[in-house]
Amino acid sequence: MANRSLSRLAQWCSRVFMVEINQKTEPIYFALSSKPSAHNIELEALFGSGKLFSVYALCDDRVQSARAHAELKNALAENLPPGCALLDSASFLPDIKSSLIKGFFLQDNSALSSAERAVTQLQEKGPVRLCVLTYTREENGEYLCSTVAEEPAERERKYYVTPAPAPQRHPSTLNIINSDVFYQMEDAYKVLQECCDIIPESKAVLELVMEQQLEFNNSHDKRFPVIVIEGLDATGKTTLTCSLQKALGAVLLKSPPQCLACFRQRFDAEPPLIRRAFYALGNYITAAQIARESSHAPVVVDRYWHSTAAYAIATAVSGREENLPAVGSEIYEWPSDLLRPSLVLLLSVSPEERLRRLTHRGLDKTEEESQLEINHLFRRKVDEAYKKIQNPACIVVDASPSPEQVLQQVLCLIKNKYNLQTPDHQ
Ligand SMILES: Nc1ncnc2c1ncn2[C@@H]1O[C@H](COP(=O)(O)OP(=O)(O)OP(=O)(O)O)[C@@H](O)[C@H]1O
Ligand SMILES: Nc1ccn([C@@H]2O[C@H](COP(=O)(O)O)[C@@H](O)[C@H]2O)c(=O)n1
Repeated sequence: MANRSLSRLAQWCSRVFMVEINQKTEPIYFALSSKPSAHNIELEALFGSGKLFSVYALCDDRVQSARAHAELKNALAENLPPGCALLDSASFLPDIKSSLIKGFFLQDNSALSSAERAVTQLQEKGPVRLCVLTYTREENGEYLCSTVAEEPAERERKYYVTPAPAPQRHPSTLNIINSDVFYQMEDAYKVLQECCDIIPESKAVLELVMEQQLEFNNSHDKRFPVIVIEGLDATGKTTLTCSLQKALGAVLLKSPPQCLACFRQRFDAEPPLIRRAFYALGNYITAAQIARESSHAPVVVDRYWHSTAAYAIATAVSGREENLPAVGSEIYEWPSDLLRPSLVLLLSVSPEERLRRLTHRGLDKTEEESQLEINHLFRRKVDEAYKKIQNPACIVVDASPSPEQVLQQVLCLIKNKYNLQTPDHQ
C-alpha cells in the first residue's frame, strides 16, 4: 500500500497501532473499529484525559520517508508546548513483512491544549504531507478516532479505539530486511543511488565501491586465514588486533575501511536506512581488500559484517532483548555475496570492566553514568544479536584478563583449534 493512501481514515482500520511508553515495558496495542469495545484499563491509562494524536509523515519514496520521519521528530520536539509527551509509535499489519510505518503518539496535557496548533503549523509548512489522527473521549468513556483531513467527508468519519492483542512477531522486526540490514551488495547500493541528489557524497562512496569490486573480481582465491575481531566499543579490539598483526605477521584491515573515514560523520547523521546502507557497502570494500591481502599473508579485521548487522538489528528492534527474533531467523543470515572470514571472535567483558576501560580512556563521570544507565539495554541487545548471527557464527572470547593473556588465548584458538597460522597448515 502506498503511504499516501493512508491519508484516508478507513485505510488505517486494517492496521494495528503500537505505542511505546518506554523501552522497558511492553508496548500498548490498539486498532480502529466501527464497533465499540469493552472497557480496557491499558487504553484508559494511555489515553487518559488530555488530547491525543497520532502523527505520521507520509511519502511514497523510502529515502524521503526515512528522512521525513527523523525531521518530524525534531520538529515536534522543538515546537510542542510544555506539558506534551511525544511517544514513539508505529502502525503495522500483524506479522506481515515490510508493513511497519513509524510515527508518533502525542499526549497533549499543555495548559492551552495547543499541540494541535503546533502540528497544524508543521503541516502547513510542508513539504512533507503529515497524516494526523485525533483521539477524543466520549462521555461514556469510549475513545473515538478521526482525521484532521482536508476533505469534509473524511473529517466526519469516526472509528472506535479498541484494544488489540500483541502480535507474535514484534512489529519493530517487520521492516529489518533491506531497511536496516542488507543481504546483497546491490540492495545497499540502490539506497545510496537513490540518495545521490540529496547527499552528494553518496556518489563518491559508490565510485569507491565499484573500483574495489573490479579489483575484487580480479583477485586470487583466498589462501591465508582471515580472522575478524568483533565486540562492543572498549572491549579491546584495537589492542588485540594490533598485537595479532605483529604476532601473526598479518595485514590489519578495518570495516568501515580507511577510504570511507571522511564520509562517516556525514552518513552517521542520516536515518537508519541510509546510514546502514553506507556501513553495508563499507564491508564490500573491506571484502575486496581482504581478498587481495589474504593471497600473501594472514588478515586480521577490526569489525566486519557481524558489527553492521548486530548494531542495526539492536537499534531497529525496540524494547527488551526478548523482542529480538530467535536464532535461525533469516535476519541473522550472512549476505549471500559477501566474502566469509575463516574465524570470527567476539570479545566479551562485563559491563563494569567495559565502563572502567571507557572511563580510563577519558569519559567524564556524568557521561559514564548515563552510558551505563541508558545504554545498558541497547548493549545487551547488540551482544545478543552478535551471538545469534550464523554462517559463520562468532566464538565468544573472555576479554577481561590482561591484554597479553587475551592475545595468548586467541593465538591458542587460532593455532590449535583451527590450525590456521600458516598457509601450509590450511
Ligand atoms: N585486556 C585488557 N585489559 C585491560 N585494559 C584493556 C585491555 N584491552 C584493552 N584495554 C584498554 O581498554 C581501552 C579500550 O581498548 P581498545 O581501544 O582496544 O577497545 P576497542 O574495542 O578497540 O574500542 P572502540 O571500538 O571504541 O575503538 C583502552 O584504554 C585499552 O588500553
Ligand atoms: N563494520 C561496521 C563497523 C561499525 N559500524 C557502526 O559504527 C559504530 C561503531 O563504530 P566504532 O568506530 O565506535 O567502533 C556502530 O554504531 C555501528 O553502527 C557498522 O555498522 N559496521
